Amino acid sequence: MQALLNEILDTVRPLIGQGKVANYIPALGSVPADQLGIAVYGNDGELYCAGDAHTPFSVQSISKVFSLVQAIEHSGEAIWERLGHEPSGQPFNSLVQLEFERGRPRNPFINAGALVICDINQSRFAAPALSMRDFVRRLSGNPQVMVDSKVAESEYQHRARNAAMAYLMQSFGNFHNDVEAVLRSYFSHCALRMSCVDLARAFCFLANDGFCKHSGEQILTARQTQQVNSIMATSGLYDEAGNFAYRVGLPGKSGVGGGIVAVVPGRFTVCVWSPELNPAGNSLAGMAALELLSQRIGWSVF
Ligand SMILES: NC(=O)CC[C@H](N)C(=O)O
Repeated sequence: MQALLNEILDTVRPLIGQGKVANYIPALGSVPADQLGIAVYGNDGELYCAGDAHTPFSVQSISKVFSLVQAIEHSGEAIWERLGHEPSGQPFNSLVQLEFERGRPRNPFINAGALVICDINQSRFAAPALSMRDFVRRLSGNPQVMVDSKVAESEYQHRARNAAMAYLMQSFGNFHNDVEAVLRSYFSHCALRMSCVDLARAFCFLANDGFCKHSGEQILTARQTQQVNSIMATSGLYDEAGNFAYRVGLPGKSGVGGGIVAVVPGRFTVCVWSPELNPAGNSLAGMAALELLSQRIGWSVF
């Protein structure tokens, strides 16, 4: 496995230069583009890494999985009264569908859906940003996981689109808390800094019927775990979920920080990171690395 990871990084490294680091959040635009890392974490606790696997980066939309899991933990099936679990076929920050569908987001992994999930969590937690930080510290087994306040503030200053979505949902009665407060929570989740190793460990319960071995917690039931994985498989990469299923064939979740996490149910979690994105907002070299890995090991669930 170790040799394979090194070989895969060498193969995809020439792709660096073909994508674009996200700069619509100014604080993200300054991240050096030539970084590349991968970590594979097995259900037995074995860890393989290569490249910049220990360097923390901005998790961005990968945090949408953690918020969803928190919401399922305390509210269960009731959350689906507020949003769906259908793929959107639209970019992650699209507004058009949201108006057509009367303020009910298609799924929890596009921004509108994640904002509704954050609104649900806001009603439940006294300090949602801290609850989230502590949750991911437990899941990753890393007490040093921090929120990058510069990134969170930069996102808040450039919140127009996300704010538009939230206020539109409020106008349809699908938003219950103060919009600005929920936006603050959402941006603080997105601005969590974690490495490939942290994320591979934090997602391992999704490969293990909902049980996180290193924290000793049953995070979700086996059935709920399958359901979260199914939403990742159909919506985790926005309007590129089909391409990801075709090329990689695993439940996955990406973020504009350049990270992608994939789950091999019953066996492994993988996280790759390369900051340059393709036009859909997914890591360009990261997709290629996961495709090679899945192909070489025969990991597709399909
Ligand atoms: N796709 C992403 O990673 C987007 C997250 C980003 N914080 C946003 O709200 O636009």
